[in-house]
Amino acid sequence: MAIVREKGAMRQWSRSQRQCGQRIALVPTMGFLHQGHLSLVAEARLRADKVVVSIYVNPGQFAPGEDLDVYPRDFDSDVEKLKPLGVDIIFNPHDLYVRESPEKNGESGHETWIRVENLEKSLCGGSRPLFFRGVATVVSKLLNIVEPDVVVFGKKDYQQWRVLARMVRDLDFGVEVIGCPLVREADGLAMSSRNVRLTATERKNALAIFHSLKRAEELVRSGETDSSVLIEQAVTAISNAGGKVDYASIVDQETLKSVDKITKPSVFAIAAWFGSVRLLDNVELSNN
Ligand SMILES: Nc1ncnc2c1ncn2[C@@H]1O[C@H](COP(=O)(O)OP(=O)(O)OP(=O)(O)O)[C@@H](O)[C@H]1O
Ligand SMILES: CC(C)(CO)[C@@H](O)C(=O)[O-]
Ligand code: BAL
Repeated sequence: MAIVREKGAMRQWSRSQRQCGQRIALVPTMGFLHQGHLSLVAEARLRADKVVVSIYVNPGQFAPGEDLDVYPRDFDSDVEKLKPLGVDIIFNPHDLYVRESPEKNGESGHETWIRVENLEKSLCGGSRPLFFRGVATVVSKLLNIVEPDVVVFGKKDYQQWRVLARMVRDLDFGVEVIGCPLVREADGLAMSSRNVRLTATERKNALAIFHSLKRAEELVRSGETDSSVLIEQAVTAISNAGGKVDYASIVDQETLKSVDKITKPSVFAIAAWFGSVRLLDNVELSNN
């Protein structure tokens, strides 16, 4: 397993592999790896001959005042976790943007951004209006540098996966986009790098998100189709546990538009704050 820090070297490696007929998978991450990330690597391994994992905390997707500075990082431990998994390259770029701070447009700096105009608006786009602009742009850069045949994302960040799949389709990137199942802790909390920033009490209280999604699944199974009933029970449960709901929405799986009645494949997506940590979770719902 090699660590590549320069985009020129990364591109050169990829091109030489492709010339030898090797199929390449890319798993983009921001590091501080957990089993959720490792499940994406396992999927990538099945789908390609060579696996590249990128580790890059992208300043361009954090707004001023968000948690860029305190985002958890532990590169050495990430390397140890990836070693036994058959990863070929860790791409940890130091020169991804022309300037150090892509969020600051400048004459000689970075000023090109990708928008996925409709899909980026709902859910996380409500409270993080420039988030998907940053994500779509950095993922485009990674795809252009690594030139993978397949790129793997997790459905924990459900909207992100849909936004990026749309971008790849609309802009004719020659890459297959895979969405992998959400991986949970033993007690049900969605795995997330940010979980480490929860206090013990917040960590316990945050389970209200998972429990309310499970409850919604049960209600749908027993015949409930009214979104507002499911949303209300979730908001109440999370608020009672001390959480602050950013959004709790039931949306169409493809368009991410709100659905009043669960009559087609939908996803119940929640973002909620526990202390200073914003957590995401979701379940796919279907009344069949
Ligand atoms: N629990 C999980 N199950 C499946 N995939 C996951 C999980 N957590 C993260 N991923 C996926 O890993 C990739 C990299 O995500 P990222 O590095 O931001 O980790 P993260 O745990 O989502 O961190 P955070 O949400 O705290 O930023 C994304 O495609 C994301 O959806
Ligand atoms: C896709 C991604 C690596 C882009 O920075 C990030 O948003 C993430 O880790 O989910
Ligand atoms: N996985 C989501 C990345 C972010 O919140 O910036």
